[in-house]
Amino acid sequence: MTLSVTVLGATGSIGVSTLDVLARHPERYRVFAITAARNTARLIEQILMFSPRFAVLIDEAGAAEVRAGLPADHPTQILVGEQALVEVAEHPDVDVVMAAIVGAAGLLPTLAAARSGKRVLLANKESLVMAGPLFMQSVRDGGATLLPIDSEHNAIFQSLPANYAGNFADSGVRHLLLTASGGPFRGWPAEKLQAVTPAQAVAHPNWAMGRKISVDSATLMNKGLELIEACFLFNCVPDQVKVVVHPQSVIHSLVQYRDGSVVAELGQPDMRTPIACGLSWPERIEAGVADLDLFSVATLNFEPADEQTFPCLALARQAFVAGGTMPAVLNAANEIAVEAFLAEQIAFTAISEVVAATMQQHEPRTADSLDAILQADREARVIARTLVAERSTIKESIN
Ligand SMILES: NC(=O)C1=CN([C@@H]2O[C@H](COP(=O)(O)OP(=O)(O)OC[C@H]3O[C@@H](n4cnc5c(N)ncnc54)[C@H](OP(=O)(O)O)[C@@H]3O)[C@@H](O)[C@H]2O)C=CC1
Ligand SMILES: CC(=O)[C@@H](O)[C@H](O)COP(=O)(O)O
Ligand SMILES: [Mn+2]
Repeated sequence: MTLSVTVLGATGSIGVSTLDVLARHPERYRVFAITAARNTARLIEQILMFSPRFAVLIDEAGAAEVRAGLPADHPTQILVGEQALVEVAEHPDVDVVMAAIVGAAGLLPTLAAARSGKRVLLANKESLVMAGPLFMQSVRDGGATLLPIDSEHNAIFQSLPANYAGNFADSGVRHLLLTASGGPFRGWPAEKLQAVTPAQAVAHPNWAMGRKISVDSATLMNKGLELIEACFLFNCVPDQVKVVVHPQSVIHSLVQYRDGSVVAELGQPDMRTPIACGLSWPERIEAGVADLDLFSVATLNFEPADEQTFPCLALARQAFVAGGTMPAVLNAANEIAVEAFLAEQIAFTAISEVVAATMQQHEPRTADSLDAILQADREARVIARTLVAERSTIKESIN
């Protein structure tokens, strides 16, 4: 049977890798819909290559560019807007949804895919951080199959027993070992971080990724978001997730069992592996990834995370413990701060300051509805923007 796949965020790093894997298996998968925000040139190429039934843009200007770039009789229908993203995620003809929009913008369509019982390939960790309990309940209510694509969580998924039912004790699991590369500034002293540039921050040592997640890796917020992601996915608490800095990113994460066994997944730092795993699980398909050569890897190193120099990891832990709307606030403040850093409005070190100060101004509320979560997200963005303005390194010109 050919499975029908929607790729949310098709023009991004994960989206492109997903289409690469899908193109290797035309007999198994057909592309139903692809979506983009700004990269109309890449979307046009993808439409011409895959002829999906739908392509979705976030605004009319983008849609007009794409229509103009296609032959007049091209069969792909171009749709626009947030509701269209939801429609292609929950469409009855869709079997699989790759959730690879970056940030909070991914929440609604990813939730729609969960509620409508799809095989949900979750790369968009921010949606789970924002709405963890609601999202996991939607997966259960909708009868969806949730497969983690984030490399660490995919590794943990592969290292847990196949019948893992959300209880460490029943499966003999002692704790999870979540690996972190340490990012481009691993080992740097705090004073040196003040002046780092966006170009330095997005230069991840091992993985080629989008700009936002690359900055998150550099601040260790990525590991913080992943800690929360692991707690929701595997039904555990932060004390049961130990972060281990492993600069080579060859071990993608591990599970420590009570009998002393440690089960891990290793591989090349290439997202086509977890993507192929999610697409075909429990089968295994070709992903275009070279075999791991342990002789050329030769050495694997491990060290603790430097949570003093990189406070975002501890902030994420605090957000999970505070619960309710606090993880959504952490995420929203981080998105605003990272955007401001990438626009060279604030220093790298101001990212954690903005997140911490936004969290301090928020009294967590219950996050039992989408409205409550979206309201907290909006409030946090307002606070974070004010904090960004206070820290702005862009000086008014003096005449
Ligand atoms: N890259 C990686 O290796 C990994 C990524 N992830 C997660 O996967 C997700 C995607 O990451 P990545 O592929 O690196 O990100 P990219 O920035 O490369 O791609 C993001 C995608 O989302 C689209 N997009 C951006 N803003 C909006 C919006 N407001 N509405 C709709 N679509 C939008 C972009 O469109 P356009 O390009 O057209 O503007 C693009 O297709 C993130 O949540 C990230 O944390 C997790 C693990 C690894
Ligand atoms: C590929 C992937 O899953 C990223 O989230 C990666 O883990 C980032 O690396 P670090 O956050 O460990 O630097
Ligand atoms: Mn990851």
